[in-house]
Amino acid sequence: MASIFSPLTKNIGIDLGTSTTQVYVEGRGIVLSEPSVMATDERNSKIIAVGRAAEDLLSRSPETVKLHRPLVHGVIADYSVTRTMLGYILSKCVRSVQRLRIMIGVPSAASNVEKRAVMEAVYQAGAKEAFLIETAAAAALGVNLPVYDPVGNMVIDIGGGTTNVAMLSLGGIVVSKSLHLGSLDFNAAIKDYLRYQYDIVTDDTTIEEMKVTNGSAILPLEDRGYYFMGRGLDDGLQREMAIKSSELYHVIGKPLIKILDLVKDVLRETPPELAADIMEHGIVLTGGGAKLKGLDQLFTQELGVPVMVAPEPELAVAKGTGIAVADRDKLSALVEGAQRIYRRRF
Ligand SMILES: Nc1ncnc2c1ncn2[C@@H]1O[C@H](COP(=O)(O)OP(=O)(O)OP(=O)(O)O)[C@@H](O)[C@H]1O
Repeated sequence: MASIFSPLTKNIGIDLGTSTTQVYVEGRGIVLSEPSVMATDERNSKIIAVGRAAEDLLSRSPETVKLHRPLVHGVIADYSVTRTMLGYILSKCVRSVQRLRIMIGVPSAASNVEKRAVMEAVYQAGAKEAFLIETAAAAALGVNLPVYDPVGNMVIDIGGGTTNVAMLSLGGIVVSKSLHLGSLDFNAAIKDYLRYQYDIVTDDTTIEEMKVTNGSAILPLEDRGYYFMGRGLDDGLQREMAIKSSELYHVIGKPLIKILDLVKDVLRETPPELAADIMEHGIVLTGGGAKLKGLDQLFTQELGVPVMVAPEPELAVAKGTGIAVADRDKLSALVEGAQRIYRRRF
């Protein structure tokens, strides 16, 4: 359907993520990638920073700064923070928020209420037209899979708080599933392990760093130690300790099994002729969680299908939303549901 809006309307794609929000502007590419956080002053509730600046503030003046994370497991947990954060982010990306057409990714398991909350937040932030697309479908577009061809294309997107898996063919989704579990759950598992195994607590930044530098989805050949400072729960004193990569492998393995089960469920529901395409062409891993060391090897072993990590996997969804907003008429099978339910004219 032709748009009623001016040809000057700007096409924007947004990956509103649990950990990171990325914005794609047509003709410019990804223009913003910032942590999904907002900081307010505890004394007067005023917004003092958004994104990376908000995270940085917390380390400098923690007693007066309150951090808000608008999304939990890919779902809006605080509507007004989401709306404010989106408005702020958009104003950083474009000169005027007057004429924006926005495509935004949502997990396949998002309820109509959750989708409506996203759409409302996007409209409140200034959009004149807004559309939704399933996260995994956006990821497939973002890594240029031939989703229009009569072949099976499979994507696994592992974000901070959600995992989205989809099988696409002929411009539509054949099977898709999502789970409220992502790479931040690896951090939670590590935190629990340190507490129960060693009586040690440490900050979130340290846990993230140990996962990124020493975490692994497969048993590491070299069992390196990651040294960090933690506080003993028994005496409250700071001490240095090390966690081995083999320990991280075992700890991360527990939430990873749930992701593998989700992928197997999608494969079970996939028609045999499309499954044969997957055997030949493989599965693509996207999302920041795809960067976990050895993840492609683990999935290849466990699924018996070639699995590869996309280049710049954390950007796939944002790029895909940018492609989808420009090609929205051609992609009506992927964005149609959102249009039918939510499209509004101002
Ligand atoms: N090397 C790595 N190993 C494991 N996880 C990683 C690595 N690098 C980044 N990550 C994780 O990637 C996540 C961010 O990825 P991404 O931006 O795709 O998620 P998101 O869009 O914010 O979340 P969601 O889609 O679940 O709402 C963070 O939780 C981060 O810990």
